Amino acid sequence: MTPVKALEQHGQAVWLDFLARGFIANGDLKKLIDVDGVKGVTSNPSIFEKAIGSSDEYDGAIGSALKGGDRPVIDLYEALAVEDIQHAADVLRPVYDQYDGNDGYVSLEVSPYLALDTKATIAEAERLWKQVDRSNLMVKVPATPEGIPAIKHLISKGISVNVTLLFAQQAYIDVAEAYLSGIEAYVAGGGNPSHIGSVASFFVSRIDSAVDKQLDDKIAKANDPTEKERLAALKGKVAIANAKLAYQHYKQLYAGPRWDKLKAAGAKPQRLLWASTGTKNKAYRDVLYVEELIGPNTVNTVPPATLDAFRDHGVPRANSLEENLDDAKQVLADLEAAGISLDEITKQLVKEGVQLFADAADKLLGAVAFKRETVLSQRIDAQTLALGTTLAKSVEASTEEWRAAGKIRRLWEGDAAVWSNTDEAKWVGWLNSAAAEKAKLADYQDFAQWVKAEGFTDAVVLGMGGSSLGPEVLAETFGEVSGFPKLHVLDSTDPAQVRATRDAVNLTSTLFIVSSKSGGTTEPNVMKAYFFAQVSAMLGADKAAAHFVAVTDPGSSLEKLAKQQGFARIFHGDPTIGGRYSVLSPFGLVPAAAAGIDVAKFLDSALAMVRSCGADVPPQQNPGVQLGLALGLAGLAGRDKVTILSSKAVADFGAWAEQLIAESTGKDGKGLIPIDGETLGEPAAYGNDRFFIDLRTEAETDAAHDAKLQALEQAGHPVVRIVLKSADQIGQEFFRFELATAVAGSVLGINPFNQPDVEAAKIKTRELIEAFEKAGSLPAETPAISTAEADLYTDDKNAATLRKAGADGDLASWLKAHFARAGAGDYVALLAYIARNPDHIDTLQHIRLAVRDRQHVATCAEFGPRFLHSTGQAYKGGPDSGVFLQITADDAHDLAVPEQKASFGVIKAAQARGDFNVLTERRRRALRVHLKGDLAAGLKMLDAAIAEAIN
Ligand SMILES: O=P(O)(O)OC[C@H]1O[C@](O)(CO)[C@@H](O)[C@@H]1O
Ligand SMILES: O=C[C@H](O)[C@H](O)COP(=O)(O)O
Repeated sequence: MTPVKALEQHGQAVWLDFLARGFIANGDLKKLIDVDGVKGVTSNPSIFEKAIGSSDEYDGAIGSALKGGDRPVIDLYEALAVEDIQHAADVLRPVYDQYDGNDGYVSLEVSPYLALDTKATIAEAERLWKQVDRSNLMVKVPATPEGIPAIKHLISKGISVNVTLLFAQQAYIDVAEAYLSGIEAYVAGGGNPSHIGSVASFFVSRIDSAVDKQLDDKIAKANDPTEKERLAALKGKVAIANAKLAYQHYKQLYAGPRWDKLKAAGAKPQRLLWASTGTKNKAYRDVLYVEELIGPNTVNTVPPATLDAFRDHGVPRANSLEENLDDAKQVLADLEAAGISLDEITKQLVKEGVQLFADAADKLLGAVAFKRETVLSQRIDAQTLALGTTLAKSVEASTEEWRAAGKIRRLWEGDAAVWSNTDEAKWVGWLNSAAAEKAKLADYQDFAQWVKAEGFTDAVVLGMGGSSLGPEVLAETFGEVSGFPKLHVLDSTDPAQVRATRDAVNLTSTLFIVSSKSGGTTEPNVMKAYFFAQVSAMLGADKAAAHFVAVTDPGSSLEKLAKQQGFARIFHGDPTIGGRYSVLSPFGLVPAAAAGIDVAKFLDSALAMVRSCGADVPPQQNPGVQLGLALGLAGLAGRDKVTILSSKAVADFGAWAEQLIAESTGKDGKGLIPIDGETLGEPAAYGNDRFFIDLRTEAETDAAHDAKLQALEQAGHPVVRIVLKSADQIGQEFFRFELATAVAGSVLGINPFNQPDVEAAKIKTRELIEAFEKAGSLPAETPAISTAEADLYTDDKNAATLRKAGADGDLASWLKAHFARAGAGDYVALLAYIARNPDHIDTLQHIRLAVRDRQHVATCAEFGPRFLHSTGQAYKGGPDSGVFLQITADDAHDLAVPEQKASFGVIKAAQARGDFNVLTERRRRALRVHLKGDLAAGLKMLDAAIAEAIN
């Protein structure tokens, strides 16, 4: 008989503190049962980390699991763990039967992330109990203050529990009380408790490690040799003394009338299990925590090395647990007298224990996440970060801070403290929207079939910001799908642009998708009024409604109107999702379905990134967190111009990302300024305020572009490269950027879900329109100068500053003084309230690139009112580094809005003025040039004047 097996005769069961797939499969566990009389198995997150995370033993299983479809990282891990636990339970089942359910158990720990949450612990334990579905399972629950009520509850439901992370005698007494009252409740409910098994895992070696450390400190400080000796005599003694006294409590707790009653009802005592019995200090005997803790009705769970050592040279002593109890008490008294509080140490050990297991779980999930990404590499867009040493170091430090504080899980829970601790919790619906919409796939498919059957040739989205930019990316990226209408987007009040859209479609066969979350946004309402009237004029009012669908949040004024007018369909958005985070909700998916995009495929692809960025993927492996930390930290370090370079196949992505980044982060004088559409230049063109994100598809190789990017990286600019497997995977980028923006918002310390300064401009615009409705004209304004070609406007403060800097009677002098105000770290933004068409885009591009190359500042080229619902927030509320040139013009042909005085042209003018007023109110550097007469000629003149001004 081996010394291990001999422990049986002393009433002690030996369990194995270890588990691994191959170890069970190749019969090693069975051998230990047969040879050494091993009667149980315990696992914990560190054990699974070693088994799954630090070996390749499970790679095949992970690969096969993913063949059936992608799965969240936590599910992948749990499936493996549950299988291992089931296999071990099956090998131990004969022991369980032989000992009438007193032994033969295998333990699986609830997630350490839940250790401080009673309700979540209960739910998880119940779920695991069901999933493993073995009578000889014990669910491990920690003895934290929150864990103890969960233990009582679980026992009362007939679930076998292994209580872990027990260090203090008082905690043990509390746990025994939870067990006894749990059993009482179970019996009171008519249950027979004989099938309930439980152990209280009292940790040993960790106590000595902690106590010895404090003793060593005191020994080093003590001068008196006897004092040193007295302290040294306590080393390696406290843990055993503590365990011995706990055992005395056990004997009392499971004797007497209360226990006799339960015993008579069939209950088994909750045995003390000595855990953490591998010797950590090499100076001690390697079987110390086995030899000294032998006693009847106890369990010792040992790691394989300790088991081998005991088999080799362990010397069992009957009831060693009850030897020298007075000495044990004296050891604890001496410790107290030495000024070391065991109470404090054990409290600390519980906290550390939770953290250590959470650390192990992070490592484990990180490893599984990595394996998942490897298996799915063909389906997940790649991201590489080249950040330079300093930024990389701060990202690394923040990554660790995020990990240790569990911030990615808190973010997914919508914990407002991750951000500014205001109303963020109300705005995190986007995290789950792709999954939620997938459940509604049939609706989208049905809608797509209807659109097809109706034979629409065109579909036009009427919306702003989040309601238009996502659909625009989809239209541009996916192009036309045969059998479905061509998707257009209109997000303007510019009369020429509205007219251009009207002329681009066949009105009698066009589907209009009126999109507005709030339903109260001016632009979609007037655009809808216009097109509804147009279609009504051609088909009659009763038939027109059949060409309109609404996408809006429940209860909005748009919904009411759509109902009243009998729109063909009304789709509801989720009010917990803000506009710019809404593309993976009906605001993106309804236009997608209408355009014949395969919504199922699109969502599946997006969901792969949702999983990659999941709450269960630790920050280091989480691409959204990595991008977000890099963005946020770069921003704090002054690299706040997020320059987005998107290849041809995904060219429009930046227009969407721009809104997300600017409107989310640009507020309270902080934030990131997205720079979209600036052609890639030589390093000399850029200041050191840049952060580059390059997106392209795998098929689009461009050596010249890559070389330029490489040069930027070498010049010290952070460069993030994202390579999409194909443009179809654009859905992944929506989610990656959403998560990254939320993370960056946390780093910047702002609320990434509000847009306070946009609201301010809207109010000013509304006042101006009201004034127009009353007076028939907008309030008069006086130009700073007026020439035949243009008028210049600004507020008194800007005018005074510019005059001081040399602005006088001609346009060029004003422009010169104005652009000269843009220095290092600033950006120049052209805000043009004109039609967004290829010619105008070209002109603005020409101007911005000239400014960039001449002044080495970042530039933005934006069209109003579109940008008001996008980057406009950051321009007004973000860092005061913008130099703004607003461009307005006479409208050659205005367009009336049905049933109101203010025409499209008037609304646009009011919007420009409202925006300008807020800019100047915020003391921003802003100048407005109003072009007179022919617009093309005016723009040409402006281009030339700016060229002159900056040269
Ligand atoms: O969908 P809605 O409510 O019309 O809003 C459109 C856009 O306006 C904004 O609220 C800003 O003005 C954006 O955040 C939003 O995407
Ligand atoms: O139940 C077992 C415990 O989790 C294990 O014994 C802890 O041991 P350690 O202190 O060596 O990590």
